[in-house]
Amino acid sequence: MSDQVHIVEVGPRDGLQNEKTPVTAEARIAFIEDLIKAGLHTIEVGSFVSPKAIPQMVNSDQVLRAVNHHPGSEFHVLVPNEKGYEGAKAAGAKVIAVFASASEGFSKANINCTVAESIERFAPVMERARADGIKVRGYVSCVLGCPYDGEVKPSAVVSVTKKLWDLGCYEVSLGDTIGVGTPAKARQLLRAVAAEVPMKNLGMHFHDTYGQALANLYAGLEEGARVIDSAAGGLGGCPYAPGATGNVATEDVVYMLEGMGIATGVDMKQLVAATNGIARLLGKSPVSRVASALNAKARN
Ligand SMILES: CC(C)(COP(=O)([O-])OP(=O)([O-])OC[C@H]1O[C@@H](n2cnc3c(N)ncnc32)[C@H](O)[C@@H]1OP(=O)([O-])[O-])[C@@H](O)C(=O)NCCC(=O)NCCSC(=O)C[C@@](C)(O)CC(=O)[O-]
Repeated sequence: MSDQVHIVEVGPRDGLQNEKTPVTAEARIAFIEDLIKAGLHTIEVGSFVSPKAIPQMVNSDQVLRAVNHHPGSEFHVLVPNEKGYEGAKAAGAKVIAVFASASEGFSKANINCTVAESIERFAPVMERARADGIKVRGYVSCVLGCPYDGEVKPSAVVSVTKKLWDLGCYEVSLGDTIGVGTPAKARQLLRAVAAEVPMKNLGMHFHDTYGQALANLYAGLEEGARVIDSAAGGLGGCPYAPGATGNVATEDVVYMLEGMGIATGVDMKQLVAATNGIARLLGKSPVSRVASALNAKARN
């Protein structure tokens, strides 16, 4: 395996949205600038959602405006409905992400509507984005299990992914929101979805709750998937996904890819510095194994 993999860094959004410690817009901007310095150029920086649902993302307009000038970088923001679209567009968004679920329980908890209603909500957003020249990425959550409904059938994931693709998403990221997947299941799922949506347009967004995320990614890479979502330091989680821990850590993904001969263009030293900066602010150690190993080495 020696071809290119595209990393979508989700730390400043998914990584911070569920943190108890308030993170100011200035601190989130500094974190993003550090990630850019490390060589990450596709970064999810915020969301235009209800501030009651996700208070941490309240300054996303300020954050997006501050970082948007960086040439050669692409910044994504989450948008659940037309109100969010208007906010994102006003702040200068060039790429937005709509987010659906493969399970009804999570859809209801997360965005207060059924899966079918969410697709209906996204249709006018997609239409407006197309007219405004704004690219739209899609997410499907709970692809390998749901905290409310339990098991999720691959056919449900295929159906929602296909709907987002048919609506015009350029890429759909498959979220193992609660990190329950194992490699065989991840592989089976990707095969099923790739029968309807090209593999090159599928992202792998795997949380690491059960320590399976890297193994699941490796299985996905073997199947031909080439887009990986990850968060610096292994930050992440969603208040509507109880018990779930963070995303797979970007450091761990970069270390694995480089070890496989896949160049990432990421400077590990700078990346660990970015992770250490945000970890200090949050008052906790990074869960990334690579960051922990390199920090321990630097201390000795
Ligand atoms: C979708 C809604 C808004 C529905 O929430 P709702 O209560 O049904 O919305 P509503 O239309 O009835 O409006 C209620 C209030 O929210 C306001 N409102 C309505 N829309 C917006 C908006 N866009 N921005 C700001 N405010 C908004 C609206 O103006 C109103 O304000 P009020 O009159 O009460 O003062 C809400 O449930 C919500 O914001 N949910 C977002 C939840 C979220 O962000 N979750 C985390 C991201 S998803 C995730 O992490 C998974 C992922 C993507 O990483 C992949 C994976 O791991 O699986």
